Parts: sequence; structure tokens; C-alpha cells
Amino acid sequence: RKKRRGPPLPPGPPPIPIVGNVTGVDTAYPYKSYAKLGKTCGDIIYTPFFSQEILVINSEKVAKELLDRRSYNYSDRPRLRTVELFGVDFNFVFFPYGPVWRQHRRLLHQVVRPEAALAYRPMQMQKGFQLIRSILTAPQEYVQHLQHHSGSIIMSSVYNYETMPHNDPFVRIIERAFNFLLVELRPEMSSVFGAFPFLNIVFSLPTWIPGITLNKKAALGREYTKDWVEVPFKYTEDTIANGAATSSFVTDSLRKIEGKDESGELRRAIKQVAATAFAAGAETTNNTLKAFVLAMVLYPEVQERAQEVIDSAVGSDRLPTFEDRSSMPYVDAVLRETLRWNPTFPLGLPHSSLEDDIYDGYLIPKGAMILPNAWAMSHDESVYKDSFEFIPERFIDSNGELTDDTVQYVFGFGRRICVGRYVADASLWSAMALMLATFNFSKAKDNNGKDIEPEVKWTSGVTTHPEPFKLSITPRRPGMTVEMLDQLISASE
Ligand code: HEM
Repeated sequence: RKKRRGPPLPPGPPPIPIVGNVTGVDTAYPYKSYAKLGKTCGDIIYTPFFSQEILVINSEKVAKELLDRRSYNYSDRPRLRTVELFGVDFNFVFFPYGPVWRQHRRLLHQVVRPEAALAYRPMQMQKGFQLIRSILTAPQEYVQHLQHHSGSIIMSSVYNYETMPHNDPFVRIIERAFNFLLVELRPEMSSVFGAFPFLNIVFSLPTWIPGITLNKKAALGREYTKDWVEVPFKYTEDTIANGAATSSFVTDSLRKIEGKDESGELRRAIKQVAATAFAAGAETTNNTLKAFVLAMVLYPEVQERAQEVIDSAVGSDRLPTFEDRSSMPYVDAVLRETLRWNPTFPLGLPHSSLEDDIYDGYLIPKGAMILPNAWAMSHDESVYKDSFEFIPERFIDSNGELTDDTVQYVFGFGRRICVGRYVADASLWSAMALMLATFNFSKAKDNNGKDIEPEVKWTSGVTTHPEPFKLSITPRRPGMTVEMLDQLISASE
């Protein structure tokens, strides 16, 4: 602990004695340990790590108090050294608070704010139809189908590019960069920095990585991320040049700046924002849908109730559409419960304080990394009784209406709150409603016809999702063929 005059720092666990030996913190699921520590330390936990001071906020109330109400002081991000090292510094998720961040965020906000996001709905429905068609054709490949669904919504809205279901060349380029950044570099570091996933990228500590030279890795990383930013963008520019482009974030934004961008700065910003949207939007949506599928397998009574609600609102001649949404609050309750049950960013994304601040008699030091523990908020038993259980009913009030709790904290806080949350909401809702209308997700059976209990394991890291598990996906209508499904789809368009 740094010695300071003035108000005390918030309480926290004993300082870390040896790197890699973080006392009492579960390195795979640190957010659970912080939630537990919160029971003795309170809603704010202070824990320094080398020169980096870290604060974990365990309650929504405190997170709102600081990150929302005092957002002028808490909208910065910690400097993440490897972001630059690996060429990810195009991504405004990591930008410091300031005019360039504001410019990039605005560019995206214009096309994903609530009214503008409505324009994507027909496309989101089409992607949902494609998803259930693919699941019907090859149910055992549901993981790939979900991944394709989430990625293709972003590629379509951002680049006006239609991804191929398998081995799409652009998706391959982006995934290569992603896997490199998230997977390849993680394991070597996670044993050391597991307690704080974000420190993996704060401290690049080259000599810690055995058997590789960081410079080579960094050069490769930069090459991969350059392709990710450049290649899909060039595709859209070419389609504009050929007169073949229709509306998308890149097409519309480039048209707006025609003749007004002598320095090329705006073009570069558009290119970078496009790549950012994919990075931020595809994996998150996909993770949430994987959690939904797991919940449906583990909680058949929830699935049944949601299906009954859909059947009675929609009938049997067509599939649910956004027009049905308000008459099926239970489906929204399932969506909220999925977001709550295991938030895909369990520790949110880190904010950083610009100046010293005092809260509840404690000093919040300048430059501290602030982690809103969304998992702790979503497992606060005083708000969510039996929080480990999947109970959508908790979001339905006594009049059968949705409650006011929109679990917004899973999308973060303040000026940095997820800019894509309205797009995410519609992508999730349409996919969930269509899957519920069409399939039963249930436990796989062994050779004796007995249920196989799914092995439930949530991945560790900055984001979380359930690892693939065995399940059975069967059409709700016996003998459903692709032709029959296509008829239902046409009746719903
Ligand atoms: C289920 C889906 C999603 C979840 C749970 C989610 C969650 C989050 C969270 C927790 C943050 C950090 C907020 C903070 O710093 O307090 C964030 C930031 C962000 N999200 Fe999302 N997100 C989702 C989907 C999307 C989509 C679809 C897009 C794009 C279309 C998107 C774009 C972004 C961007 C650009 C940021 C950075 C904002 C900034 O730093 O100013 N997200 N998201």
C-alpha cells in the first residue's frame, strides 16, 4: 500500500506477497473471490498490484454513484501497454478519455443508437432465420452456427458483407487476429495474472513468456490486426467504387464525408471504428447465446413456459417477429435472466480515475483501475434470491409486466457504457425467440436412453461463456423438414 496522508484507502485483501501467488483469489474466476471478499471488506475493494492500484466495485449502487454520477472523473481507461504493442490501438474500447475517443464513439453511436438500430431489424430477423435453418440442418454444429450468427450480423451492418457459413475468408482473418490476441498469448500469462485478467495486457513482461521472443510475436500480432482493420474495409470501398454498395456503417459514413476529408483522418477513423465494432460486438453476443442454450437445457420448465407464451401469442402458422415482442414479456425475462445469470464481462471493462476522489470517506486514487464486478452485482442475494438459479420470473411483476430491472450493469457504466447495447438486445431477442419457437434444447441421452448431465464449465478470462457440452436439439414439430421451415419463414417475413 502506498503511504499517503488524508482519507484512508478502501479495505482490501492482504497485499500480494509473490507474483503468481495471489492469496485467496481464485485465478480462474476472480470475480467470485472479490464478491466473497466484499462480504468482509464492503462494496469497494482496494488491491494494489505492483504500481497499479486496483479497485473492485461489488455493488451496482456504488458503481452508479462513481462511474455514472461522477463520470467526468471515471471515463478514462487504464493504459494497456500490449494494446499498442500488438497493434490493437485502433480500437476505441481502449482509447483514453478525450476528443479522439469521443469522435470514434460518436461515429458508431450515430448508427447504433435506439432509433437508428431499428433499421437493422429486418437483417437481424434474416440472420435469425438463417440460424434456425442451420441448426435444423446440422444441430450438432450449433456452436459454429451461433458464432456465425453473431459475426454475420456485425459484418453485414458494418461492411455490408454477407459472410459464408463456413470458412469465410474475412472472418478467418479477424479470428486469426483474435485468437492470437486472446488465446495464444493468454495461457502463458494467465498463471501469473489470472487474478486480474486485465493485467495480462497491462504488463507485457516479455521475459516471462518461455520459448518465444516477444518482438516476433508482437510483429506477427501487428500484421494480423492490420489485416483485420484493412481487408474488410477495402472490400466495402471496392463495392462503393463498383457502384454495388448498399447501406452499411462504412458505406454510409464514407458517403457522408465525400469531398470533406482532405487529410484522410475521417476515413481512417471510420475504418478503425468498423473494426472496433466487430471486436466488441461479435463475441459478446455469441457468448450470451451460448449461455442461453445451456440455460434451456438445464431449466426445461423455463423453456416450456417460454414456448407456451410464444405459441399463444404467435400461433402455429408463422414464427415470432419483433411485432410480437411486447405481447411476450416472458421471453424478455428469459433474455434478461441470461444476461444476469453469468454476465459475459464478469468484471466489466476497466475504467480509470482521472483525479483523486473521495467516496464514503475513502480515497479513490488518481489513475486507479476500476473494475465494476458485474458478476457480484448479478449475484447479490438481497436483489436476486437464489441467484445461481435461472429464474426469469424474477423480472415479471405481479401484473405480469416486466419489472424496471433491465440488468443494464452487464453493459457497463457511465460515458463508457456499451454503445452497441440496443443492437445486441435485438440480435439476442430475435435469435432466442426463433430458437425457442422452433427447437427443444435438452440433455443428450446415453445408449440406455438415460440423460447425460451436461458438464458445465465457464471459460476464464476477460469474457466468459460455457464451454461446449453435449446436448440434444430436436425440432418441436415432429418431422420438420427444411422445406417446412422455409414455409414458416416466408409466412413470417
Ligand atoms: C451481449 C452483448 C454485449 C455485452 C454484454 C456488452 C458489454 C459491454 C461492456 C460491459 C462494455 C464496457 C462498458 C464500460 O466500460 O463500462 C462494453 C463496451 C463496448 N461495447 Fe459492448 N457489449 C455487447 C455487445 C456489443 C455490440 C453488439 C457492440 C457493437 C455493435 C458493442 C460495442 C461496444 C463498444 C464499442 C464498447 C466500448 C465503449 C467505450 O469504450 O466507449 N457491444 N460492452
